[in-house]
Amino acid sequence: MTFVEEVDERLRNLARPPGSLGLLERQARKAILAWGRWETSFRPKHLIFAADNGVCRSGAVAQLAEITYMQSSHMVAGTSAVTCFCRCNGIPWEVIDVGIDSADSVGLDYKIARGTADFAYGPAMTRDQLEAAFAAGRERVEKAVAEGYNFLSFGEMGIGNTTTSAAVLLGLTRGDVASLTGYGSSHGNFRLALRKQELIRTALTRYAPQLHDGADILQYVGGFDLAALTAAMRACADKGIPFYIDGFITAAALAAAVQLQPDVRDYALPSHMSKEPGMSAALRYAGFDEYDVPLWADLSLGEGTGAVLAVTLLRSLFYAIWHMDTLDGINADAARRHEEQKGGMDHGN
Ligand SMILES: O=C(O)c1ccc[n+]([C@@H]2O[C@H](COP(=O)([O-])O)[C@@H](O)[C@H]2O)c1
Ligand SMILES: Cc1cc2nc[nH]c2cc1C
Repeated sequence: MTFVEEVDERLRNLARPPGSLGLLERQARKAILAWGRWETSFRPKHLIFAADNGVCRSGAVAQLAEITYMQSSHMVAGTSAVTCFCRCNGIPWEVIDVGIDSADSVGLDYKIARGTADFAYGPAMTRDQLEAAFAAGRERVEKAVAEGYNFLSFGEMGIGNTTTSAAVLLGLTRGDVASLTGYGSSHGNFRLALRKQELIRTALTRYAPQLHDGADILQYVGGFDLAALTAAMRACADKGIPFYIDGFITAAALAAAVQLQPDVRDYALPSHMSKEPGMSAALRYAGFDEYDVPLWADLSLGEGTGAVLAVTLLRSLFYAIWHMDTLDGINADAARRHEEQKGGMDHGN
C-alpha cells in the first residue's frame, strides 16, 4: 500500500458519513501528505515578518508608517490581535524584524535596512538585500523545524505592504491594476486607491525590461517582508512542512514562491478570504480557488489573524482524526445491534 492509499484508507474509515468533514478534512489530508508520514501530534508555530516600505513616502498609505514599529512591538509583547489569538490558543509565535524603520530591532534581529527604498524612484532593494531577506525567511523556517514544529502559519506587519503586494501580484499576472489594487488598511479611501494604482502602473512600466521572474519583481517593487515570506514558503516545501497563508500579503508572497518553485503549492493551505480585491487573483495564480478557503470572515487585518484562527480549527480536526472511532467499527456494531433488535422483535411477535 502506498502512503497516499494508507492515508485515504484511514480517513475513509473515520466514523462519519463520507465527505462530511468537508474542506478541513481535505486540508488535513494535504498536510499529512506534505509530511509524508503519519504524524501523531500537531505542533504549530506562527511566524510574523515585519518591515517598512519606502513607497509610503510617495503617498501609498493614509496612516503613519511608524505604526509598523509600534504594532510589531505590541506583537512581541503579545498585545496585537494575532498574538492575543496565539496566547489564547497556546500557539507559540515570533516576530522577525527584516527591515523596520527603527534604530533598534523589534523581536528577532534580521534587519536588512531601515525599510526599503521608494520604488517610485528606483528598485525597492538591491540584489544583496533581496538575498538577505530570502536567507532570513529560510533560516527561521529551518530553525522552527529543528525545534520540532511540524506546522507553520505566516503573518506580516508592514505599513504600505498592500501596495507592494499588489505590485508584485501585478508583475506576476500582468493583470488589471485597477481591479487588483485595494484600500489596504484605509477602507473606502478611493483617492488613496487611485494613488496606489498610479504608483504601481508607473513602476511596472518603468521596470518592465528588468522583470523576468518572481525574484526580480520582489527586488524592484516588493518588500523585505514579502521576500522573506516567499523564501520561508519555499523552505517549507523543501522541509516537508505544511503551512497556512493569511490574507492578501501572504497570498502575494505565495504567488511569487510558486512562480519560483511550483511544488510550494503542495505545502500551502489558504486560511481566509481577505477583503482585498487581489486576493482571488493571488490564490488563483498559486493554484487555488475560493472554494479552497475555509474562513470567509470579512477579515482584512493581516498579522496572520486568519491563519492562526484556521490553525485552531485544523488542530481540532487533527485531534478528531487521531481519536475518532472507525466507520467500519460503527457499521459492524450497528449491523449487529440491528440483528439483535430484529431478533428480539421477532421473538416478541
Ligand atoms: O492581509 C490582508 O489581506 C491585509 C489587508 C489590509 C491590510 N493589512 C495589514 O495592514 C497593513 C498594510 O496596509 P496598508 O494600507 O498600509 O498597505 C499591513 O500591516 C497588513 O498587515 C492586511
Ligand atoms: C493599527 C494597525 C494594526 C495593524 N496590524 C496589521 N496592520 C495594521 C495596521 C494598523 C493601522
